[in-house]
Amino acid sequence: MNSKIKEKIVLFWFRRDLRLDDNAGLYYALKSGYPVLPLFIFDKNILDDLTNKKDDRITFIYKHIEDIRKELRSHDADILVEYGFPEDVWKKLSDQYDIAEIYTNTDYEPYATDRDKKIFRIVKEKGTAFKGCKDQVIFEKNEILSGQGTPYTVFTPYSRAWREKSNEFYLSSYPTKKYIKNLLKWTAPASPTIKEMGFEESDYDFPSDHIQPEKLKHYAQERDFPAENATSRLGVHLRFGTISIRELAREAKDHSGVFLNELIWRDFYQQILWNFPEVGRGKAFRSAYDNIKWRYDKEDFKKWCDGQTGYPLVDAGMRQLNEIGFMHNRVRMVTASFLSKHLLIDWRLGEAYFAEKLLDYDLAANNGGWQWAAGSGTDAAPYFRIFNPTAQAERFDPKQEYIKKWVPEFGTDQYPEPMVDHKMARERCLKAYKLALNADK
Ligand SMILES: Cc1cc2nc3c(=O)[nH]c(=O)nc-3n(C[C@H](O)[C@H](O)[C@H](O)COP(=O)(O)OP(=O)(O)OC[C@H]3O[C@@H](n4cnc5c(N)ncnc54)[C@H](O)[C@@H]3O)c2cc1C
Repeated sequence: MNSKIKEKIVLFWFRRDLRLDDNAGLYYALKSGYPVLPLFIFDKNILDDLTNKKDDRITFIYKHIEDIRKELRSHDADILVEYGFPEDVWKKLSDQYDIAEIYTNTDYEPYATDRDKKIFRIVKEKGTAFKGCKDQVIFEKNEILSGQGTPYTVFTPYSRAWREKSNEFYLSSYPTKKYIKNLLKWTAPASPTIKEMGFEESDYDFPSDHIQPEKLKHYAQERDFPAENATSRLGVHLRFGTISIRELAREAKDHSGVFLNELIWRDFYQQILWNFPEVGRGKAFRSAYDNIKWRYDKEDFKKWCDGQTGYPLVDAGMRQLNEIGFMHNRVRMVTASFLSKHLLIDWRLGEAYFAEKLLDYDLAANNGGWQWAAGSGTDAAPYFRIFNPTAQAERFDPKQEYIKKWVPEFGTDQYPEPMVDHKMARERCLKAYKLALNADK
């Protein structure tokens, strides 16, 4: 038993919700009637899998926890930061403290749901309730169903239903800070440092956590042009919950229907992952696409990863990703299509590469985006949508500003020839996809 804390407490476990404002789980914890002890666990299951020890996401999380700590300290409260396997941490905490209830915000990824089930069983032995709140989406799980009571698998009708249902009840904020006085007054033991967890601190200049209404006004016209700085760059903040989706959705509703549509895509893929968790475990949404005979060509895959395909828009995108952990949405579509269709390489390899590199990596959106590009996903458009990377470049980077920024040697003899012929690649792809789909009939 911790000598300093003898009273019965409630724990609030921060995960993908690193903010004090408008935080649903924290709000309910603070209203529980018990003093609240906030907790964050640097999860060894996740950290041990990261091969890049300079991973910027660790610093991003670390900095936001330190910001939270600073604010909590101004209320004589603190945050407990643990480094370990969540099951071990929870066994220890259950022995150490007299915990009435645990509050969290629900995380819909398969790893997280399995983990939470285990923790639920561990703390139940001590009679402690484990509660999940909805915080990272506007609509979760089965909140939006078709007339037949089944999950939507096509975006357009889902988005229509989403817009109809998204009234003030769903979009209003939780006044979390109003109850901040209900935090446990204490001082936490020192947190592990980034170095102690085996990582290096990064000096990444993280994007801001808000978007100017002015930018939203031009979003619809400019968002498809990668040379423009026209998108929000809020992905990483939404991923780790350093901004509230409710606040952002209200802003989008007021200023840009097109931007709101993108946030609906985010909810859409989250509910796909929840209702069809096998997509997060490596299965094609349409199983026939698992019959495709992929080329597992290591050299070709490496050229794609390194941005050396000889197709400048593809190469610019991959180099942007490798250098800054971000890639513009239009270019994500083109590079993903190029890997899965022009190179006929298993989209799961590309998905894993993006997962390692993207600062805003999110399983639901990344898997949704990859399956969309590979043709195996929810979208009804079949395999014949094969982006022509040259035509895409002419249309969306007509002055080659984006290309020249990321591929400075473009136009010189240092730049490689196209690694595959577009026409040949297109025919090869159509043949392989047709074979796979016919095999399923
Ligand atoms: C192959 C592929 C992989 C992708 N991987 C991811 C990923 O790992 N994480 C991720 O957040 N998005 C992913 N996307 C979707 C989209 O490309 C990014 O959300 C967007 O580029 C992030 O930049 P932004 O924040 O400036 O976006 P904005 O255009 O400003 O959009 C605002 C927010 O809306 C959400 N959003 C926008 N488009 C989509 C979409 N198509 N699907 C789901 N949510 C969307 C994101 O949360 C984004 O931050 C992927 C798309 C493709 C085609």
